[in-house]
Amino acid sequence: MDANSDKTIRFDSFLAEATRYESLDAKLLRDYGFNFFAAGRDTIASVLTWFFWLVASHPAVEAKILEEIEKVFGAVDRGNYKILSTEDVKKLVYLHGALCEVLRLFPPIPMERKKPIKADILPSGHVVDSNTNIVFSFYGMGRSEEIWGKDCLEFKPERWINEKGGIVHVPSYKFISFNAGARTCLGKDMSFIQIKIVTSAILQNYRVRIVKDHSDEVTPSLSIILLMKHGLKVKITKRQV
Ligand code: HEM
Repeated sequence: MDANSDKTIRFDSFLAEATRYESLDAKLLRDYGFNFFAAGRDTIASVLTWFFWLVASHPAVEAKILEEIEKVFGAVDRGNYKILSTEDVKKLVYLHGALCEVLRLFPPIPMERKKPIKADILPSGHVVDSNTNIVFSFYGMGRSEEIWGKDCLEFKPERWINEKGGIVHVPSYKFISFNAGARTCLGKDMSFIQIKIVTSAILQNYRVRIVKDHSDEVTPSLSIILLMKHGLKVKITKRQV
């Protein structure tokens, strides 16, 4: 971040400022800091990896993303590299839809475990007590026909766009990739902005293609974060026109 700009807050200034509050000790601040880095690094890496895999294997989607960028911001001047701003990327509705599809089909945190602090009855009628582990799968929910319909396994950014060309509002209890309720992700809006800035910059200037024969190897790793087991092998070339 730019230390001279009054529009940005440096992370170290944030920590210095925060220490002025008596209740925040150094250990708590360290844990806050670690939490932000841990929460926002591999999750974003996961989305970017699956995004480029899905977009490269759906050329029609890639064409529509580029068409939208050009429609909103005019023809790309490839000699004059431009990074879109936070406000700019809010105008990219189709790209937003594509990202929601990536997050639905490949949620970076594929499953969660929760434990009630006391006995309760879930809305489903299940009785739980403080020894019950409740495991739920965001991955499974994102691919559930009951929730998303017959085309649940298709990568279809259009499902997020309404007839007026705006974003369809989907409640977070349905689009669960950032969790919902009290423990919802604090970095949700920031993630969309960050990913849109990065993907639009790369797509405008580079063509990303999957290395031949690598497609068969693309599979998720069995881990806390849904990374690609063998990584994503791509060939990157500069877009000419
Ligand atoms: C696409 C990227 C991301 C996804 C899919 C994601 C997903 C999630 C999920 C599922 C949770 C809930 C965990 C739980 O139930 O305990 C969570 C929590 C959280 N996330 Fe994210 N996250 C993303 C990016 C980020 C970023 C960039 C930040 C901040 C830099 C961030 C900060 C947090 C924090 C602080 C929490 C804890 C909230 C709380 O427990 O009160 N996340 N995230």
